[in-house]
Amino acid sequence: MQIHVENLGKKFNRDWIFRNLSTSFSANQSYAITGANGSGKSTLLQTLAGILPPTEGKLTFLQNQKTITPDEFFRYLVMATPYQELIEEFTLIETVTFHTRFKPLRKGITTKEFVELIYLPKAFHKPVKFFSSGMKQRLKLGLAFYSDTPILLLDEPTSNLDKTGVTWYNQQIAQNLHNRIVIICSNQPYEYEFCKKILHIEDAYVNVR
Ligand SMILES: Nc1ncnc2c1ncn2[C@@H]1O[C@H](COP(=O)(O)OP(=O)(O)OP(=O)(O)O)[C@@H](O)[C@H]1O
Repeated sequence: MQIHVENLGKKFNRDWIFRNLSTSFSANQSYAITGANGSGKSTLLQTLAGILPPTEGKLTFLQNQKTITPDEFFRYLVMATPYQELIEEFTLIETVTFHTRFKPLRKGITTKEFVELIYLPKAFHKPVKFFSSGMKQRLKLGLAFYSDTPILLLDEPTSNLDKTGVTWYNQQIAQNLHNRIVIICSNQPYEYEFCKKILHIEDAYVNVR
């Protein structure tokens, strides 16, 4: 899997959020998008995901040298972000069943094993509306880690997690990088220290290093 970006730019109203970004994202590589609050990290992530249309430039998705059309691209990625809502009326098991109709879990992982991996076996039949914010975050991250997709996109992955949750995040991410493009928006180095490439946004310029 590859994502190619040519002269990508996004503006809201008259303000350019980022501009002139040309780079590539490849499987088995992890990338961090960094920058101050409001610098455009989430906007860039959502543009790369095909959720926000770019204002200028070109985004190409390739799987085994074949181009994937933009309306098919969502099938190849999974995202966990603070602005993504869970369905509050669903129980944990209903949430997992619903999610996996569209994005199955990786081969060999049962629903029962999945809820153990996210440390929520006691909440199997609990409605999500009664989950704490940390429980919701573990559920979102778990669905992202264990869905069988070649692209994993995370925004502020440890928000709402306590110290144990952060340790859990670091263990889980290390086990779920293989064969994937992983892109993480963050201002917390402990969330992305394993990333070999950094895209730092400042004044609408993206410095790739
Ligand atoms: N839909 C929108 N319409 C207009 N402006 C927007 C929209 N979404 C975001 N912005 C603006 O774009 C800029 C970048 O926002 P973005 O959320 O991408 O930043 P961020 O780096 O992810 O911030 P944070 O670290 O606080 O999460 C901000 O000035 C924000 O107000």
